[in-house]
Amino acid sequence: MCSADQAVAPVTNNDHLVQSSDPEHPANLIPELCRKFYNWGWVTGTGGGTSIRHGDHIYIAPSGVQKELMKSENIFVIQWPTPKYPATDRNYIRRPLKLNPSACTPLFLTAFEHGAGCCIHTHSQWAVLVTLLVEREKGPDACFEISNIEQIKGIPKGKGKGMLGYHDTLSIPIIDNTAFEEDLTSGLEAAMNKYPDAYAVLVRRHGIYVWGDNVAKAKTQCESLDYLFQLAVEMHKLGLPWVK
Ligand SMILES: CSCCC(=O)C(=O)COP(=O)(O)O
Ligand SMILES: [Zn+2]
Repeated sequence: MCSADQAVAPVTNNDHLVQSSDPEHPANLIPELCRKFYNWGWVTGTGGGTSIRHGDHIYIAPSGVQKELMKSENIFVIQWPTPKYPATDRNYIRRPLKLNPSACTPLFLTAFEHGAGCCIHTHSQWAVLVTLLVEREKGPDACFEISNIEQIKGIPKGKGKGMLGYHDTLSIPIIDNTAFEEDLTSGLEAAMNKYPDAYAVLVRRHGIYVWGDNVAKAKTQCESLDYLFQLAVEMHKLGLPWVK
């Protein structure tokens, strides 16, 4: 016996959410950005990635894949807002078969809870080196600080406060690494609460999380920071101070 009431609803994986001819659509933009980030040494060896909020949908890349080869059909979608814990119970409305969502997902969601439109995680060697130099010089509750460099103007002072000026000091908090990426979440959240104006958090011996109001801002802020970290490493080699 099979009545209309008993009929099973057709299973849908909401493929339409990742099918768009618009190159600016998150399902197209994430693979495109990851290709760029791979070429810049930001997401080498499957580590790192990016996530975008698009209205009430969060677009998430798969975990442990060659990020430069990712396709739009590999992208996960979460309905936003989503329950906070546990990670497996998020409102996934699209899950590609045979893939797992990025281990960075709870960290990306933390950035979205703080109003971000895009969050980028890199394993840039410049970011890692800076955390090592600060570790050597300042101990556990460290911040990376630099002033009087033109590129500092590429970083916001805080939400609605404009950009840092040439004479301002840029401070990026540094949190300790953990054995598993998802266990960084509480440290990231604590750093965001302690430094509400920050748009980035360095992870010791690991990399950096950078977020922005939208994709362009997150990307350009991440580029500015990477430039400043590389410069800081070179300055350190020459014995030049980061803060005047
Ligand atoms: C060699 S990558 C180790 C895990 C990591 O740090 C990371 O960023 C992994 O991200 P994924 O999106 O691949 O889960
Ligand atoms: Zn990582």
